[in-house]
Amino acid sequence: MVDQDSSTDRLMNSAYEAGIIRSLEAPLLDEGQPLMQEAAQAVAVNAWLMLSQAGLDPQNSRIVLLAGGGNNGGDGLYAGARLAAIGADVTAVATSSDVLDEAAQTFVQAGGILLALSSDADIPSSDAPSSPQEVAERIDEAVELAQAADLVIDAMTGIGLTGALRGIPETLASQLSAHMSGETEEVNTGEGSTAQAHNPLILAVDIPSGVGVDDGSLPGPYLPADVTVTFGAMKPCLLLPPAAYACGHIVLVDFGFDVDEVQASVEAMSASRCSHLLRVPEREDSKYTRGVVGLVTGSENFPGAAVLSTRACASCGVGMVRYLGPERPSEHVLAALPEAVLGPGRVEAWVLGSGVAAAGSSKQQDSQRSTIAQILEAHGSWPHQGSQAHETEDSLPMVVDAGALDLLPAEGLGPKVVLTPHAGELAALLQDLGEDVTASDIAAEPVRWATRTWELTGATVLLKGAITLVVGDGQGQDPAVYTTGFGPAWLSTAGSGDVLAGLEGALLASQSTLLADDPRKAIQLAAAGAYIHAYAANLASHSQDRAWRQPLLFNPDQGKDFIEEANRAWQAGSRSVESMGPLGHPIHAADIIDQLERAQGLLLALPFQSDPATDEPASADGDDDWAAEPDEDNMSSTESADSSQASNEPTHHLSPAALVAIESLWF
Ligand SMILES: NC(=O)C1=CN([C@@H]2O[C@H](COP(=O)(O)OP(=O)(O)OC[C@H]3O[C@@H](n4cnc5c(N)ncnc54)[C@H](O)[C@@H]3O)[C@@H](O)[C@H]2O)[C@@H](O)CC1
Ligand SMILES: Nc1ncnc2c1ncn2[C@@H]1O[C@H](COP(=O)(O)OP(=O)(O)O)[C@@H](O)[C@H]1O
Ligand SMILES: [K+]
Repeated sequence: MVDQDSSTDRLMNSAYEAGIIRSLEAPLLDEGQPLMQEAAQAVAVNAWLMLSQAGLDPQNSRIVLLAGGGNNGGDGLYAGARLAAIGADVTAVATSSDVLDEAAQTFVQAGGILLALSSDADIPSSDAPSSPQEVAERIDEAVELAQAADLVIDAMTGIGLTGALRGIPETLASQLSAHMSGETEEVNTGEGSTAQAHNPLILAVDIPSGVGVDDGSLPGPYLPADVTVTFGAMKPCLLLPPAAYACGHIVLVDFGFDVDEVQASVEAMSASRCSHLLRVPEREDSKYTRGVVGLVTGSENFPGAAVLSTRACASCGVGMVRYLGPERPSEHVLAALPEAVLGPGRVEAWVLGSGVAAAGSSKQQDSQRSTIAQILEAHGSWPHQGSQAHETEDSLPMVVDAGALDLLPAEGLGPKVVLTPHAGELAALLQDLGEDVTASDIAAEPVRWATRTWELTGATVLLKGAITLVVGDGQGQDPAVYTTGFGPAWLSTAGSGDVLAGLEGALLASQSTLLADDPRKAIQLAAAGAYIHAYAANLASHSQDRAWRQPLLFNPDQGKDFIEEANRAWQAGSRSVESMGPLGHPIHAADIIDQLERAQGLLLALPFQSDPATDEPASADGDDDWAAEPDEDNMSSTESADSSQASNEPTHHLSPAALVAIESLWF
């Protein structure tokens, strides 16, 4: 289970709120570890790599550093000093009235130029602007400089940010991001990638300035990054949508934080976490002990949803699939899945509502809703007298989707009830529960609203999106939050949610014993379901596009290994950092089902792919590798992962001279 995480896995996939990050830093600072210098070194190395990979010569490139008044600005100035010292042309724009004195002195001594923007600035080697007009002129000058730069290093605010950006940082972020999104439109409508060269690359120091650090919201202007170099541990905004979409590729600088005893506030589902959640049948198992899923999905109006949900369910390791529905969908189910059993009987978990129209819908009311209502009322036990009811005091695990969501009883739900709405369905549910919220409010603050739903219902809430969120019971009073963004955008296709519901039901049924022991495991199983769904879509679409990627771990001792890794990772499926990896091809919902079994096989093979005795991040790193090579049918050894790496090997832009220069940054 997730508790068996290696410490590397935990570091890469667990995010901690700003206050916790500070408490993790404190003992290291007390011991005299030079964290700011380590941060600056990592920023400088990654800046150098970004420029090199974009085909630019870092020593002849123009870098603009946006430096705020806190430690984030300090990191940036020391990084700027390192880059200036090896010949880059670095201008630092001071975005607040003061900057860390020593960092600024070091920067100027290394040959950097400092430009003060604030009228009350007290900045070494730079006069404050003397009039409001001069302030405006300098802001314009800074924006122009940044727009024309090869690389902008955003060190305005880090985890010390409170609320939306204000003042000069707000102006810079809004002007620069507007400029960049304008350019992007041009690229989309025009030919090829030449127009992209006009946009500077953006490296965010610790976090993109302006994003909600602890809740992943975007409370105001922010500067979206190509690469975010973050320090010590992941912060929630690096995992949670919508902020996570603004972070680009994440590089996590390992300071050696001791996170073993610390509670994360957000966790990303990973391949290795997922592989531990799959139940493998044992000798003494029978089809009944492996779990029976009952599905009340599809309807006269949407018979296809019945087929998709039952087929997906049957592909995910259950003993039996039982379908309940009217004649037309039942016939389709049997035709597509001869092993399905029709009609009521004993089940270990339910899937309710996919492809069933909700009450307000213009579609004719369907009979499935009364079946669902009865099951929900009976907490999942089949309520008809004389049926082979599987009586239990406790409610059965169930997936409540689409047209079943508005039938939920107002109370009495527990973590084994997994709701699977998209933003529109969640808005309708929350409105029924008395909240004044729209689908776009939910898209803007998904974790807030998924958490609210958990508070109001007690259920586990899986909110679908490019990054899917799962919120449910945690260890104490606080909820546990999991994210999965492993899928390509091709996954957003009709019926894809029906596939997810079926596979979620299979995981709940096959792990019903585990859930009986600890219902809180439902949240991990739900997140694992979303991961498998996304992974199958990767395999089906041959795509390297991902809504979210695990961070690249930066360890100062790694040297050239890190260069290799960054070159490979930043080219794979990147929508930024110059080049774009293979996007694959469109898929439809049944294609996802066709890859579900293989996806699970690859996950189950994972523990055998690296030496379990070591703490190597191989399993976690491997996530993308084996998905990147879906044509390779040899899944039994690490060979396929290795060959996929070789085939993705980017052309190197690093000349021998550049390698010498980067070594001087490193050591
Ligand atoms: N604490 C440590 O030991 C380490 C911290 N590091 C860096 O330190 C950062 C945290 O430093 P600080 O606590 O100084 O905080 P920050 O530097 O993140 O932010 C404080 C600055 O942002 C400004 N600010 C805050 N909210 C604002 C808003 N809404 N609009 C405009 N400006 C705003 C403040 O006026 C101040 O100038 C981390 O993110 C990381 O980059 C690294 O150096 C590694 C070690
Ligand atoms: N932009 C996206 N990138 C990747 N996955 C997405 C994106 N948008 C939606 N998804 C995923 O696609 C699926 C769509 O489900 P849903 O909206 O229920 O579709 P349907 O009702 O047609 O089955 C969900 O699993 C969701 O997480
Ligand atoms: K920043």
